[in-house]
Amino acid sequence: MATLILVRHGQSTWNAANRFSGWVDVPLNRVGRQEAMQAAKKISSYCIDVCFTSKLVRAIETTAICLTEGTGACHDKSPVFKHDFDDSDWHGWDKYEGYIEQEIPIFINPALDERYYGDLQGFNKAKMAEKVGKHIVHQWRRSLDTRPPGGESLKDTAARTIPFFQNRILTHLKNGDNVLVSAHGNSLRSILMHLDHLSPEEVPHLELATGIPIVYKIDAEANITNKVIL
Ligand SMILES: O=C(O)[C@@H](CO)OP(=O)(O)O
Repeated sequence: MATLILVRHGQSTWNAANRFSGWVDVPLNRVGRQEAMQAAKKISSYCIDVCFTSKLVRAIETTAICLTEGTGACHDKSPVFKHDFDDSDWHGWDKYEGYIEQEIPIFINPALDERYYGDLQGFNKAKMAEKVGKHIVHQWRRSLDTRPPGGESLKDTAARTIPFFQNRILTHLKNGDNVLVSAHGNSLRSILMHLDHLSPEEVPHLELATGIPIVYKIDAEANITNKVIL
């Protein structure tokens, strides 16, 4: 039996400003760091063996807080960020004998980046709704297959997140590893949609709060045996 913990990053500066973020690399604000600390406390009893996060700093910082303030202490291992590509110049300590057992690897991969909001990035969501209509903005933000101008639909996002989940994350879960995934509202919605077998009609109602861990218990055959929101 393995544990999968999904956590959307804490509040970012542009979440607070109600601006479309997407791939703009905005940081956590003070509230977001506090939310990440709360998440760390909530998951501190789980011994995390491996982590996955996006290339965006709001998710990376949330991961670091979750591990250093929470689960990292449970088996005296050191969180170690690894760039999920072959970086021959990267002088990781695991190139040296005897250290890999002491680390919790955190793989950084753009597959988990937030949905690309294209031309909307930077604009205020409420002002955009006044300009083009609430329904259209809701479709852009929450539907399965409506693309924002120049951006990704949730379906487009799922086309990169689900294969990554199946090829990388599920492999660890089947091996019995406890996995933490720190990512974004929509990149995680696309994974939850897959895990919970949501219909296209159900998807628009799926919302993820910042910094709230969602915990799945998954058996060796990749069956979900339990789900709890902390
Ligand atoms: O702006 C964004 O990148 C996302 C997540 O913050 O916003 P929304 O929740 O509206 O999809």
